[in-house]
Amino acid sequence: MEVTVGTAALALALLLLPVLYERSGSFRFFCKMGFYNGWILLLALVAIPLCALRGRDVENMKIIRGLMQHVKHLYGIRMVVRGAQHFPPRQPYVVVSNHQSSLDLLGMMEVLPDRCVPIAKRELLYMGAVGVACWLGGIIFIDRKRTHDAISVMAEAAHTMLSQDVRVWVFPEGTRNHSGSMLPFKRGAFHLAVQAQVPVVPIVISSYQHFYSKRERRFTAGQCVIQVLPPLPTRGLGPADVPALTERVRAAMLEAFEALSAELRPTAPPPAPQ
Ligand SMILES: CCCCCCCCCCCCCCC(=O)SCCNC(=O)CCNC(=O)[C@H](O)C(C)(C)COP(=O)(O)OP(=O)(O)OC[C@H]1O[C@@H](n2cnc3c(N)ncnc32)[C@H](O)[C@@H]1OP(=O)(O)O
Ligand SMILES: CCCCCCCC/C=C\CCCCCCCC(=O)OC[C@@H](O)COP(=O)(O)O
Repeated sequence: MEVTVGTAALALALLLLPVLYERSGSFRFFCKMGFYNGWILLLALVAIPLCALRGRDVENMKIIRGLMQHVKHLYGIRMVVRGAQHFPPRQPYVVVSNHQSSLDLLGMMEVLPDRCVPIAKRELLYMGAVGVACWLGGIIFIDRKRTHDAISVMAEAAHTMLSQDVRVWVFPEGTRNHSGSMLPFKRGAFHLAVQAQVPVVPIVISSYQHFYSKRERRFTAGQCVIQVLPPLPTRGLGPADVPALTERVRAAMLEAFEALSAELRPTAPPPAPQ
C-alpha cells in the first residue's frame, strides 16, 4: 500500500514538473542552470580519459574547447565574434576579458586561441571531474587569499609563456560581476604581460542582461557578441607602467562594453494602438 501511495506521489510530481517548468520563470531558471552545471560535469567526465592520454598539457584545451562548443546551441545563444583578426599570430600574449557569470565559459570557448590557458581560482580544482579536467588542460590555479603565492604563480606563468609558447587568459576583475559595468581591474594580468614583454589582448563579452539575469531568475535565448580589441604592446614597459596600462585597457574595454550594451539593448515595443 505504502509503495503504491509513494509511486502515485512520484508519478504526480513528475507529471507536474512540465507544468511548473511552463508556468514558473524561477523554476525554469534553476532547471537551466542546474542542467548547465550538470552537463559540464558530464562533459568533464568525457574529457578526462581523452586528456589523460597526454597528461597535464595545454594542448588538452583543444579537447575541452571542442567538447564545450555545442553548449550554446542547447540554450539558443547565438555567439557573434568580432575582431578575431586582432589575435597576434604565432606569439604568446595575455588575454584579459570581463567576467559576468559562469556563462562566460561559452564565450571563452568560442574564441579560445590554441595553446591558451585560463588563470582560475584554486577552488575550481575541487569541483570533482571539472577540477580534474581543468588540471589536465593545464589551467593555472591561484589562491586568491594568498597574494604572495598568487604573484609567484603568475611570475612562473610569465616564464612558461615564453619557454613553452603559451597564451594566458585572465579575468582581471578577479571575480564574477553582474553589475552591468566592470569592477576595478586587478593588476596581476598586466604585471604578467610586462614581465613576459608580450602584448595584452582585451576581449569584451557583451552584457547578458537582455537574455540572462541571475537576480531576476531569467534565462531565455539570446545573442552575445565577443569583441576582440586591438592588442596593446608592452615591449619596453616596466613595473612602474603597470597602473597606467591597466587603466588604459579597462577604459577601452568599458567603452566597447557600453557600446555593445547600447547596440544589443532590445528596443522598446511600439506603443499599443489607441
Ligand atoms: C569539458 C568540460 C570541462 C570543464 C572545463 C571548464 C574550464 C573552464 C575554466 C575557466 C576558468 C575560469 C575561472 C575564472 C576565475 O577563476 S576568476 C578568479 C581568479 N582570477 C583572478 O583573480 C585573476 C585576477 N587577479 C589578479 O591578477 C590579482 O592581482 C592577484 C594576482 C590574484 C592578487 O590579487 P590580490 O590579492 O587581490 O592583490 P592585488 O591585486 O591588490 O595585488 C597586490 C599588489 O601586488 C601587485 N601584483 C599583482 N600581481 C603581480 C605580479 N604578477 N607581479 C608583481 N606584482 C603583482 C599589485 O600590483 C598590487 O600592488 P600595487 O597595489 O599595484 O602596488
Ligand atoms: C566532489 C565535489 C563535486 C563538486 C561538483 C561540482 C559540480 C560543478 C559542476 C560544474 C561547474 C561548471 C562551472 C565551471 C566553472 C565556472 C568558472 C567560473 O565562472 O568560476 C567563477 C570564478 O571565475 C570566480 O568566482 P567568484 O565569482 O569569485 O565566486
